[in-house]
Amino acid sequence: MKFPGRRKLRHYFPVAVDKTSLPRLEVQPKADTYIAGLDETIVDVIAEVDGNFLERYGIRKGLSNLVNSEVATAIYEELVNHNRISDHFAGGTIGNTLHNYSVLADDKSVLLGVMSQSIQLGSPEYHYICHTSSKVDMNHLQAVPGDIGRGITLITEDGERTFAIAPGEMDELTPESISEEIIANSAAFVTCAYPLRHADKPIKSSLLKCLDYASKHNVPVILTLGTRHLVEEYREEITDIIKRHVSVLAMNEEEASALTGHDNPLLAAEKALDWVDMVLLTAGPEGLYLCGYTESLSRRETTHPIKSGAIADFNQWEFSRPKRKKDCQTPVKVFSHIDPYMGGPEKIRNTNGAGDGALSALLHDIAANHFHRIEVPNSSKHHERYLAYSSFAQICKYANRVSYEILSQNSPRLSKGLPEREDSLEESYWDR
Ligand SMILES: Nc1ncnc2c1ncn2[C@@H]1O[C@H](COP(=O)(O)OP(=O)(O)OP(=O)(O)O)[C@@H](O)[C@H]1O
Ligand SMILES: O=c1[nH]cnc2c1ncn2[C@@H]1O[C@H](CO)[C@@H](O)[C@H]1O
Repeated sequence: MKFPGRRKLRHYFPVAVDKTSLPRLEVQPKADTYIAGLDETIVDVIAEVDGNFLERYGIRKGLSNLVNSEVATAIYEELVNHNRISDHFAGGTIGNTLHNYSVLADDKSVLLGVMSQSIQLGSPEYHYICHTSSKVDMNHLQAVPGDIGRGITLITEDGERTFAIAPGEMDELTPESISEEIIANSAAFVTCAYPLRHADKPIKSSLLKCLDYASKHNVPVILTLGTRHLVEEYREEITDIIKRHVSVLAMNEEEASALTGHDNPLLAAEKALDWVDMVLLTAGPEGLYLCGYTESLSRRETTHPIKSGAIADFNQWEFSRPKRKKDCQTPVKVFSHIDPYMGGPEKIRNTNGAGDGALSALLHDIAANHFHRIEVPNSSKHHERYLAYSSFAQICKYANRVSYEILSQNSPRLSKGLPEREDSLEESYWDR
């Protein structure tokens, strides 16, 4: 486990202890720190199109649209005939998040989903496996006879991405493939709302089973909402799942508005805090918000300039560490916000996965806390039970930095961790 960000030495973090046995790639639930995630396994097929292309196929811009196999074939053929396909990337919102987590933390994660039982060289499934970190344990994937999902990723002139998803057999994951031991020992369980739109498929009951296991074993559940129209369509069901199981909710402004009825991100986050312990709300060029709870007695005041919006002085306590509401005697709400790192990259190559990137940084901080609590239980960092290792403000910086990295590249997955020395960062960016 790498440390989440560069720090002064006064923070003891046992990362360099030699292991007595050879490392094993397969997760050992009782010995390893890892996060687990359930996803619809998808390969992103990238193509540049104009707005008219989307209209012709009735595809809603900026959203994830499900298409049947005839429409998928027609789109695919047109793209091939006009030489529009530029790349294949491993995708899936949780697949991306787990991969990025494993790259950032230099540690293990477990992917739950399906994979084709026979894979041909150069096929989309082959791309998926090749472009997934070796630290993502894929031994728990369930084999299926057919294809995994194809996410035709249509990039328009403005850099916006729109998905046409051809599901293949991505939703055939059965509850029997879910291991209680894997969920029970994970530092966090992360999933998305997408499987809810496949009520007639086994993946939905598999997802609910994972949520039950996580709740039973007090493992924090992190849910990312996926896309706005999914939230609009399944709002009641999603809200019910959030209230019953979710600890950390990740969403962008549009999804937040569809869920809570508030367009204002602070008000949307405040509303969601009635249901969950923490909210990560990404707001594109407006940066991101991280909101949650801390203990009133141990809250810490920010030294950053005070910000006001729909909530006055909202970032006053952003130097506090996040706690689950149930672990606070007197919970107080904390709000933190950060503008895009360096104002955003000079050229945004592709916005695909920027939000997933921010979430993987947050997951790294949560898992680092879990790891540190096990390795150094007497540390003053654990006198109280916290959800994450760093303060709200610090996690914002980290999440923001990772999003920037994703925006400056084509793929939603990091090819390497953040630079060890951040020359362009003021030192205070990391060591506060
Ligand atoms: N146009 C932009 N300029 C500067 N920074 C941006 C821009 N768009 C996104 N970002 C950065 O990336 C983060 C995440 O972006 P965004 O809100 O678009 O995520 P998202 O819609 O959840 O993305 P995805 O679903 O593709 O993962 C933002 O919080 C911000 O830091
Ligand atoms: O229906 C879906 N299920 C799972 N993942 C999806 C779906 N639609 C889009 N993405 C994934 O979201 C990532 C960017 O956030 C993309 O990589 C894409 O594969």
